[in-house]
Amino acid sequence: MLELKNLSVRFGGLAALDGVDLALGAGQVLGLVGPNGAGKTTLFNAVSGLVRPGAGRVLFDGRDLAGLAPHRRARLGVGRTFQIPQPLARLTVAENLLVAQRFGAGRVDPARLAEILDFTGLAGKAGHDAAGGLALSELKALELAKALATAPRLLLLDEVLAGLESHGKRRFMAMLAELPARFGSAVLLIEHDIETIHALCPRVAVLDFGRLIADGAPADVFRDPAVVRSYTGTGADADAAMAAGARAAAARAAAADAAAADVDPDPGAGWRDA
Ligand SMILES: Nc1ncnc2c1ncn2[C@@H]1O[C@H](COP(=O)(O)OP(=O)(O)OP(=O)(O)O)[C@@H](O)[C@H]1O
Repeated sequence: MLELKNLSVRFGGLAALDGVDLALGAGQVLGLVGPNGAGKTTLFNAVSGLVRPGAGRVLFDGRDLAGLAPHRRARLGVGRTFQIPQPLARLTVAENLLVAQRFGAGRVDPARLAEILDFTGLAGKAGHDAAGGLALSELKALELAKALATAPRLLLLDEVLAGLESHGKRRFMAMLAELPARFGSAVLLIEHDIETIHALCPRVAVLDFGRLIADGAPADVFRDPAVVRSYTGTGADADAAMAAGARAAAARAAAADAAAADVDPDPGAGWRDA
């Protein structure tokens, strides 16, 4: 379904992605990990059309996505979330989903929206709560719900668990475990927490300085000396280094929570590209 061939993205002199080859089949779940700055979000941006690769190709169902705007990719079935939730803050939860559905699926399907609200635990909030007033766990659920509303066949989830307390995290993990079968979507999951990767992903790929350095079963990949070195610089303790990455992700999520009351009422990012 998704094939990245020699994908490269540069920002000036920095190779954010450097010759990445990666493939994901329909309905499969793949974890994407790597130290801060390794290129994970850039890979999502290249697949969803927010950055233009300098070289290489993104194929979706065999079709080269080069030059296609984000909304065209969404219509083909590429959905995504953002690390920092980006709701339309003055609209209600239900209105946010309507906009997302029109954007991604091109038509409104109330039954599917009701199912998504139920699945993400937002049904009680749908009609009356402005999205800008939601708590972090609800904003994260809304971010996922918006992505599901676009009817994705491939869902790119960027640190959706970061910053959640343990109960919220368990609920979210149960949702993610059920999601591929229930919504028929393949999932590419950026996640710093190694336990989450073990629990949700039969396969994990590792980026380091923009290069893909490992791809396989988590138990094998996290023992791979190249992966351990990329996290620690020494070969010492990859788990501790990943935990540091998870803490950084949680700090970003907390900052997003603090900013939630002050969300741009019309952030537009990812929604407005011609
Ligand atoms: N728009 C941009 N302009 C310049 N440099 C960028 C831009 N976006 C990302 N970068 C740089 O590209 C590299 C990869 O960034 P990216 O956000 O993809 O990493 P990441 O693996 O998602 O990191 P994190 O785990 O911290 O989210 C970093 O060095 C980052 O500073």
